[in-house]
Amino acid sequence: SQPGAATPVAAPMRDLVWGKLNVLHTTDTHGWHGGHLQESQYSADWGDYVSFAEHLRRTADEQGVDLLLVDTGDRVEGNGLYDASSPKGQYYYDIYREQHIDILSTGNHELYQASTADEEHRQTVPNFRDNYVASNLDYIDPKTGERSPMAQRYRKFQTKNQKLDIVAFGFLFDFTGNANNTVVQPVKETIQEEWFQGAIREQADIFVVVGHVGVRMQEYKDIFNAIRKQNWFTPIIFFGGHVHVRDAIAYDSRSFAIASGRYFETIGWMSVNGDLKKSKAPSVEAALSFNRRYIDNNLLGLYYHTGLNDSTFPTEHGRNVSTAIAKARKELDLDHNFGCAPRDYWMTRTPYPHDSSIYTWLEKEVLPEVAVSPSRKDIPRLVILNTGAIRFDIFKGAFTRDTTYIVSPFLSVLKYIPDVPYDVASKVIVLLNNAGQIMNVASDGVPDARFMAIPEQLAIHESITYPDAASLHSDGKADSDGQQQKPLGTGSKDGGEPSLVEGYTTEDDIGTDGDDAVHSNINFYVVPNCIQAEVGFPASDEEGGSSPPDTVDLVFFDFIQPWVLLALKFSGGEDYSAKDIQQYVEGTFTELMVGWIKENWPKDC
Ligand SMILES: Nc1ccn([C@@H]2O[C@H](COP(=O)(O)O)[C@@H](O)[C@H]2O)c(=O)n1
Repeated sequence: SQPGAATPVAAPMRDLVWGKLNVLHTTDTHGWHGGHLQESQYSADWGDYVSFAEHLRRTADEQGVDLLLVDTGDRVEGNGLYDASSPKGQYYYDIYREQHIDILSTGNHELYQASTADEEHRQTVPNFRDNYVASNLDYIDPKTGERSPMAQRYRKFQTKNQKLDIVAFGFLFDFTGNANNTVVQPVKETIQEEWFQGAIREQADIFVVVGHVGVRMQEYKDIFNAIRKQNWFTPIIFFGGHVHVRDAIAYDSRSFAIASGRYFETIGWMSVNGDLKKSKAPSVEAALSFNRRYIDNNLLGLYYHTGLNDSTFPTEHGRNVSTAIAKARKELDLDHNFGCAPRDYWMTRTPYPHDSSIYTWLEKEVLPEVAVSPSRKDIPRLVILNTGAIRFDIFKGAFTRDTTYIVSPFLSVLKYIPDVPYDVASKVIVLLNNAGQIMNVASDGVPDARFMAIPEQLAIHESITYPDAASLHSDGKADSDGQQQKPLGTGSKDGGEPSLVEGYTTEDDIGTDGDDAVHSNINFYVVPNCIQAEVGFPASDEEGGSSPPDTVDLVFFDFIQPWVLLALKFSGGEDYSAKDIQQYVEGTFTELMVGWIKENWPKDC
């Protein structure tokens, strides 16, 4: 782990179940390769993962079984280690490549900005030349304009120990928000292609599908059906991402899919047992068993699974990678403190609105002061932020350069439409938050309205709350010890058994025993797609009432422009179009937010 990272804490553990084929899975790491320095439960880093994989590979060799590593994209955007350099990713590419990964694919975050896609093509694809798979993604060369596959369409190889024939695919969901130097082919079209139809007819002991696709999304069901139609008995395993949750599902008795969370909090584990080698199998229908484990990225857990300790666990290679990360973090000055958060601010651990909701803080404190255009400062405005623009909680204590990108990594700017009649503008937020029921977004070519919210809500549609969840005290105030996780053994509920550490308590289709560490529950409150701040409105009169202005400036994050224009159509503003939209203030929202923190939070914690 990194210097200064929270000391890992122990928890009761569940073992890894080994099979003939075993797979470690990372997804949606979003630049968190230095680990979670403020959270004891997830503070191991990419170097520790390199050591972990080295030990497990040795175990696999000793047992004569196989271990593969896979990664399903969204490796960038979301942490200072990637975002704080100029150009972005100056250190990340060389750190990431140090892990040996057998099959990897692209996420949507590698494609939002043309420059990110260029670097993916220029660096990560060649760094993993034989292993990178791009089944439905093309890249357009900026010099020649030539369009070609981002990487090989599929990968066929044999495993090291059992010589299992693997046919592997690498997909991205039907993403439409990519910059114009890539082309994402809809999955339904890809599976009709001649090359795909040929690939699923290859001799395979097992098909492995890695993809930046939620395991319950239609795209994966379509791929499963296409492979299964051609291969009645061959096992098919899927590794999914994008939705930021831990999840597992079996599409039938000879297939299995897992999703392994987000932000390098989780290392997914899947094992397949049974007679996998077709030529050796007495019957192609012989029973298979699948196991999954969601490994917390916690050094103590990694020691536990390898039977090692702090002196025997780090390998030379792993240690070197941790050192390279520490050097990069230092050069990027990621610990530089911009101000001290007076309390924790949660995204989903508290309801919105709430004093400790990050969205309430933005609505009441930040947006009113940063959404100010020098030339229009006297004009009342409605300022709309999509909740998905915020990516992580703020913990009490130092808000650093690293925290800046952890909370707000995107290059989003505030746009506006001037002088919109109030009765039209005020309906927009209602429509954005109830879009599914009111606006037929898909038919207007506007993406699914759920993309405005945080990715977790693609999977979680209703709040999940527990009577014993401990993120809030009974007086409604957030815990104020500055850490999300409370160390095991530091306290007990009633002076008896030590309290469990708060963390994932996953329930998937297989059951409730997926997490490697036993945790206490954390609440998850569903948040709206968007929140709105009313800024510069006339002050209330003595009776507490005031009449709204006739017109307002409608200010919003550029990311939600397509939905805002559609909502305006439905609320009587059908004449508005992209031509009416201008930038409202200079600078990205991230810069504006940090400016606010520097001004408003004390320097000394
Ligand atoms: N400029 C942007 C880009 C993305 N978002 C939000 O992120 C979501 C996608 O996140 P994944 O990690 O699942 O790819 C997207 O749906 C938006 O909510 C944003 O707000 N601004």
